[in-house]
Amino acid sequence: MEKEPIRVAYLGPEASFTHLASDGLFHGEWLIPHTTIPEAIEAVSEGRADYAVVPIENALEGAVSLTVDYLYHEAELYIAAEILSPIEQNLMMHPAQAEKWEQVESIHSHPQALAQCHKYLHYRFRGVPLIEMTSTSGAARFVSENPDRRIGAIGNRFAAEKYGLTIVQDNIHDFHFNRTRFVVLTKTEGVLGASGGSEKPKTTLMINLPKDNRSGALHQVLSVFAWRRINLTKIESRPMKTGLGDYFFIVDVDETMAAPMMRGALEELAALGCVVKPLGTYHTYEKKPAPRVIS
Ligand SMILES: O=C(O)C(=O)Cc1ccccc1
Repeated sequence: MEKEPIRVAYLGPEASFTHLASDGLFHGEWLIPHTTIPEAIEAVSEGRADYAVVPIENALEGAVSLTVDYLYHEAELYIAAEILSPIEQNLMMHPAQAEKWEQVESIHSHPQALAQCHKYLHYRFRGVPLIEMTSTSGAARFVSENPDRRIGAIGNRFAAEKYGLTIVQDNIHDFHFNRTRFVVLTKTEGVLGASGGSEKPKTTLMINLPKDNRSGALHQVLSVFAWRRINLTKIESRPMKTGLGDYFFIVDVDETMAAPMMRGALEELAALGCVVKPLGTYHTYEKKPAPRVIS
């Protein structure tokens, strides 16, 4: 009997950066575009997809707060893998408008893409309205559907190809080292065992400090890991949305959940009065977009 394809919900439409990342890890599986990050995440929560791939952090712009907050407040999902992809941004227009690109009337893209090109846009297109869209490929599709408007989109070269646009300025992101982390989310905890991942998996935890606001609480949490020589690769705070000054912490730990040291660390965190939500142990996959047109 033929194997059922894996259903992968991603932030679309086709040729988004998330699509390229998903195609890198799940090539040949059933990739299902969704209009927004919450819609892709909900597809997994509601059993319409096995995995969701969504951006979670960019090297220039930091956290994709919609993803982080949705994981904390709304969804009961786990991270099964992460994908790291290089990001190149280009300004693209309809071929009918491309010659007059310097007189572009508005520029459309995902807020993270606009932010990654902030300096370029400030110096080259000061005063030109920047319009936020749900994704870079959504912006490219919108430009292609409006050939009589002198508007531009910012996105990757596959989106230019897919939607028949002309790249009028390439590599416009402000810093050379532009990479995005995407997470692969699932309903049940478990490491995605695909080949080509990092040798050592890591673990993400969401941590609430004790409610009594005692001084040095964060220091105590960090020392739980420090004296066990457990390496933290990231720590970030996000508002709890219950009042100014209330935060939760997202911590990436260079260890697996099953490691004996981790078990001890989690017990000590509980004894300190912290509430910990483990988001899973997973491998990292470094995926460059394939040098072909995606269909
Ligand atoms: O809009 C897209 O194409 C996305 O997949 C989100 C995004 C935007 C900017 C950089 C990386 C991912």
